Amino acid sequence: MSSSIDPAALTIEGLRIATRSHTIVGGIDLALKRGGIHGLAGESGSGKTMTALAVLGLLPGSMTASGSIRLADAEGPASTELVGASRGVLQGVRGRRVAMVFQDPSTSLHPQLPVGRQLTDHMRHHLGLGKAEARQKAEALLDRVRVPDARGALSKYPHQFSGGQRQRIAIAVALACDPTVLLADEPTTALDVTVQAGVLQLLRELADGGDLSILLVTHDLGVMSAVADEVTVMRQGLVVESAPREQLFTSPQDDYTRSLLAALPGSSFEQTGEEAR
Ligand SMILES: Nc1ncnc2c1ncn2[C@@H]1O[C@H](COP(=O)(O)OP(=O)(O)OP(=O)(O)O)[C@@H](O)[C@H]1O
Repeated sequence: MSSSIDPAALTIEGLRIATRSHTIVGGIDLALKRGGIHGLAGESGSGKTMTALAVLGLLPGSMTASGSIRLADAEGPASTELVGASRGVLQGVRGRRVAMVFQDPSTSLHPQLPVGRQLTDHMRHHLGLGKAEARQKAEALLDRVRVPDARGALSKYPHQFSGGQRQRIAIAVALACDPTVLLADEPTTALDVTVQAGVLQLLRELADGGDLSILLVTHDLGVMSAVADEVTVMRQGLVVESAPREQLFTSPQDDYTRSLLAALPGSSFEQTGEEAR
């Protein structure tokens, strides 16, 4: 067996998520390449969010997962199996090796704590940094996500920022402990189009740094076309198509993918067959 480093930061194989009575995700495969952005697209209810939550072992209590989700070590060929992992293993992964940002940044930000504290608390608790070192790192992080006047921003509260800046701060909080994987669930859906573009550009820059791989969950294929390296399209809990972005946007193989593309403004794809009805 080769001991070379795994090209995938996260490998999902045969993931099945089910309640007692329903199959939510029916056995999907997905490989998130290191330093890449992998888009997970599909209509509402297709199982995108549950797939992301399964990575963190945060599915609703009524659901169980089976199959495999392997998180590669940052260095070396070893990996951690997350499906069926113990609480201890999952606690060591959540927020540290895999972080998540949501549509609404308020979900990850405490309204009554200054931004600096929210960043440094994480770093001091998880990374054991001293106060001054954590503050320095917090300022550098805010700079990295392009929050203006990073030093001044440390003492401000979330409500003192615009929606786009709040999402950048939520991304900074997610990155505080240097995760290798970021799960971004509709991170730009609540933002104005112009602000959206800036946040997407930021995700692209973070991935291009090479140490972070991003699973970008969104129903919006327009967002995918802007930043994803590869796109997996889900429908009713199954993968209908998975391809590099160029290929998916220029020669989609599946009717459902074609119908999603046809719905994009300025699209040259025509809806066909059952999808057009
Ligand atoms: N707590 C829950 N208990 C039972 N079923 C749920 C629960 N939460 C979600 N579901 C179901 O799981 C399925 C997949 O939901 P999921 O949120 O993953 O879809 P999605 O593709 O992310 O869509 P959306 O973009 O609307 O969030 C849906 O049919 C939904 O109704």
